[in-house]
Amino acid sequence: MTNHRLEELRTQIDGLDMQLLDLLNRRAVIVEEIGKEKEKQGTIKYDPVRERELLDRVAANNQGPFSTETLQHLFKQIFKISLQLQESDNSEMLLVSRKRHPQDTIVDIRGQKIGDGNKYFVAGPCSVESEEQVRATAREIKRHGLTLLRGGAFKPRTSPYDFQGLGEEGLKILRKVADEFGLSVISEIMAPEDVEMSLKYVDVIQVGARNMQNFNLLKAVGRVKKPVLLKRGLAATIEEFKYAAEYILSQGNDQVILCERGIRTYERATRNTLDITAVPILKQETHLPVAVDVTHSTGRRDIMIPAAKAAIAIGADMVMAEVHPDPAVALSDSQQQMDFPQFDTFMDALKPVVFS
Ligand SMILES: O=C(O)C(=O)C[C@]1(C(=O)O)C=C[C@@H](O)C=C1
Repeated sequence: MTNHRLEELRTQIDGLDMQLLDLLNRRAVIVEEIGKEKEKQGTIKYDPVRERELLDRVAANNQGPFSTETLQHLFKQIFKISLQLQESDNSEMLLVSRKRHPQDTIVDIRGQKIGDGNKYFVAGPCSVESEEQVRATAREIKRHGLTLLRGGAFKPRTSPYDFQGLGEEGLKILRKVADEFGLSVISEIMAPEDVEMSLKYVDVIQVGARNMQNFNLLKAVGRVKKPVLLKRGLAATIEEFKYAAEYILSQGNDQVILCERGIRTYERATRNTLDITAVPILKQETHLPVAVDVTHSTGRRDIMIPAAKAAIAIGADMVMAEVHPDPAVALSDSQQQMDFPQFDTFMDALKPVVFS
């Protein structure tokens, strides 16, 4: 084949490619229209019967030289990307989406503005065990210039025989001690019927990992005017995590902090696997502040400092860690909470990173 002939044929291909490109995009515009129509009608986007009809039509009209199987494979790819187009349009419409709400949402916890570009720390015991225990911890938190005190009063434990928390009594202790030191209280609520009761004690309602898809609880915390710290489920994808937050926002409450706390993988060197890249993905795709729980994700005191530094470096707004006056006798998670000297080392290592 002469070079001239080759160029001539390639020119023909170039023209056809541009027509294909144009046809594919014109098809995509119609697909988007169909997607919006289905949205209005509340019908499911995926329509296998329609796809079968189209594939049969490809078979009936194919004159080669491509085989029918090859062309059907190609068309299946087109259906797949068409569906993705319809779905991504859908996700951009979510209330949590940055596409819909480009500015950062700032969650105001008694004047502490999470998401304003500064870094915040939340610390405290895994479980509230006594007033003395909470007071000793609160004193340490205050000494480090922090303002956010966490503590579990309702404990979602794997075993029903493990310590289940002090319940409302625990919340009372947290409030009393927090007021003595001018701190704010973050505590988990597990049942929708406890949300109302918790309002007089807590400044932030935590929805725990095991309840990330407790939709009634999500709706209940969405109906109140209280910031919510929503933890990622043990095996939740980022998409499922965003939809869980959407439940809260859809009820009117946009004061939501997303908390990455590690996901379950095959790796056993850490308690869970800290999905550090979830932080920038959540920051890009949503407008909500993002926290990282370095205690539950790692389950290891010896790597808490680098994990917290990584969280801050990658863009987290907040770091959460557990501290206990005497972890060895803690009623829950005794292996992973820091004692006070360890907490000093932790804060001393992080202050220069955060406040420089
Ligand atoms: O016809 C539809 O209902 C569409 O949504 C379009 C389309 C396509 O690309 O042809 C896309 C996805 C469906 O599963 C079926 C067909």
